Amino acid sequence: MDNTKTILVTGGAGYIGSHTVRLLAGLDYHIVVLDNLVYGHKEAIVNDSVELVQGDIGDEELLQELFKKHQFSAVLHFAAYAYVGESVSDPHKYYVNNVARPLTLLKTMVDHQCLKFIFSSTCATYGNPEYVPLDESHPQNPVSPYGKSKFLLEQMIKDYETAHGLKYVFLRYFNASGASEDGLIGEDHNPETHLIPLILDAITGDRAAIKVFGTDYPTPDGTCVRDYIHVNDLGNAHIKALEYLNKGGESLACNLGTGFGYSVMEVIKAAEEVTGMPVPYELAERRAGDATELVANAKLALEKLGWDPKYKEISDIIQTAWNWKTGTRKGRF
Ligand SMILES: NC(=O)c1ccc[n+]([C@@H]2O[C@H](COP(=O)([O-])OP(=O)(O)OC[C@H]3O[C@@H](n4cnc5c(N)ncnc54)[C@H](O)[C@@H]3O)[C@@H](O)[C@H]2O)c1
Ligand SMILES: O=c1ccn([C@@H]2O[C@H](COP(=O)(O)OP(=O)(O)O[C@H]3O[C@H](CO)[C@@H](O)[C@H](O)[C@H]3O)[C@@H](O)[C@H]2O)c(=O)[nH]1
Repeated sequence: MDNTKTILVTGGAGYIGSHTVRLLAGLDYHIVVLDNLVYGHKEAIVNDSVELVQGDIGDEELLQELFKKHQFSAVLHFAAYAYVGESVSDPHKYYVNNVARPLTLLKTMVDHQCLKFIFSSTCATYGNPEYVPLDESHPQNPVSPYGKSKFLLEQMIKDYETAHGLKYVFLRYFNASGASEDGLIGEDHNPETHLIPLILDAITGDRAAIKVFGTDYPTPDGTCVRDYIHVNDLGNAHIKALEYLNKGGESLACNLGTGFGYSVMEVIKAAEEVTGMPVPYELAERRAGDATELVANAKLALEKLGWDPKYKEISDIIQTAWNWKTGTRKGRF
């Protein structure tokens, strides 16, 4: 096998990781997933060729064993905790898991001369936008401990480049959403905090009415605007980033979004159109820490990686989430 095709995927049993793993497995990559299954699901890994190792990225002994056994050419690092609100009340949990534990992973990579790293970063590293759409040169002033944890790891990774020649791509996702088109895998977080799955749960009666957090934002309809990016478009960006590093590309940070913003009310309306059913919702107070508008300028990803997202319409993204919600697993692993 081509020696650039053996890769380690941390957090590969999670939402975005599992979709990426499925895409990579379809391209004949040899994939080892390392996931402690604290939030992930083993059933989310649907390709028999993928090896799932249940374990922690901070377990040095396990990592040494894995890197001795496999000649990894690159690591895709999805493993992290990602609840913004929880990070405010329990910052320790976030700094340990998202900053400290990855250092064991980075050290093991350097020990074994595996020097390509693709990191799941976030638009939350920018903090409150000074302008939109956000490009990569927007100042990074993260507000939440979650955003800070991702920003800190970005800074540390840069030092591994200087010292050890590690090459990286930071992929700063905007709002991951949707599911596989065939409805086989999708988003199943527990607890779920993301808008689209909550809306679909409210439609089917699996949850109470959705709360619209804040109606007095300076946007056309008063609700927050986000850039929803399909999970398989994120997965494809990882494949492009891998190919870019394999071709000797320089380290890079790039945004992943569609460049289109949709308000909370627009997402609700689109979900009603896709499903043909009403969304029970109530207007509520603002949620602490929400920025008014987060929309990506993702031109750099097109220019450097040749990445152009397929899903640009929110209704197409919601349709895939609805396929998952109404498919064989009914939206749950
Ligand atoms: N979902 C989004 O909108 C979004 C946006 C920006 C960035 N991100 C980032 O993308 C990545 C994936 O997000 P997701 O929504 O798929 O989250 P997820 O919780 O579904 O997936 C993360 C996976 O990592 C695993 N994990 C966590 N800590 C681990 C550890 N110490 N060792 C081994 N495994 C561990 C979990 O069990 C889970 O399977 C995260 O790094 C997140 O911060 C997500
Ligand atoms: O019950 C709900 C849930 C959400 N919202 C609103 O919907 C929008 C989207 O919220 P959510 O789906 O929770 O995503 P974000 O808070 O934008 O954060 C996500 O997207 C960020 C990047 O934008 C990532 O960094 C985070 O990890 C990820 O949780 C926001 O305006 C929320 O206020 C509601 O009105 N009601």
